[in-house]
Amino acid sequence: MKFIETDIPDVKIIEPTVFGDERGFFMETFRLSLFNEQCGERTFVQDNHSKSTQGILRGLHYQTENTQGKLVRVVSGEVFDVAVDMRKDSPTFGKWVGVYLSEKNKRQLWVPEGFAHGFYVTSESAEFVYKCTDSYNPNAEVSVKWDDPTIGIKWPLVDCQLPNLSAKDEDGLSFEAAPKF
Ligand SMILES: Cc1cn([C@H]2C[C@H](O)[C@@H](COP(=O)(O)OP(=O)(O)O[C@H]3O[C@@H](C)C(=O)[C@@H](O)[C@H]3O)O2)c(=O)[nH]c1=O
Repeated sequence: MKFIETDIPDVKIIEPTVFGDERGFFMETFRLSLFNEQCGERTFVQDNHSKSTQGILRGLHYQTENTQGKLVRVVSGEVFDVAVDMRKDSPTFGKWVGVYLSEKNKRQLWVPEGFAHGFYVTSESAEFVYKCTDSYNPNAEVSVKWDDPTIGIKWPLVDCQLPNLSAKDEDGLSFEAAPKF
């Protein structure tokens, strides 16, 4: 299992060692001791799984209470996954990183507490699986607009089509208006 730096030091790509054989493959997807050593001590309390079709964009989400760190991966298809630093005292405040996560590359992304997170589905469909360090709290949820110009995320939009969003994400806040950590 390899931990790879991104342009935002607290956000890490995790690449598993994949053991292929005539039956298929085996890989470790999470090992607490390695995770704690590389990303800092955490306890994960909730696992989530969603499925989306091509062109769906979920995000950019975070919670102001029960703030969640998220360890995310794709088990079917491909997404472009993004983390935005919402920590006002951070040297990378307002910066974003985007990484393709797919069934094929088997990469994971560690998105720590204090980041907004979202993803865009580039394959026909994608199943997205993630572990969270705190529980869902709908009363503390924030959605930041996916195309906020201050953040300026370069989404790899399929056929230049606008993404499909939930009603909540259509009404997302601007980066400026969104609460910070
Ligand atoms: C996130 C979540 C949703 N739900 C319910 C609420 C709602 O009825 C339904 C769908 O919820 P949402 O529309 O918020 O799902 P979704 O847009 O997939 O929300 C997720 O987006 C990605 C980008 C994240 O980073 C996650 O933390 C989470 O915010 O599932 C839970 O019961 N528990 C949860 O932890």
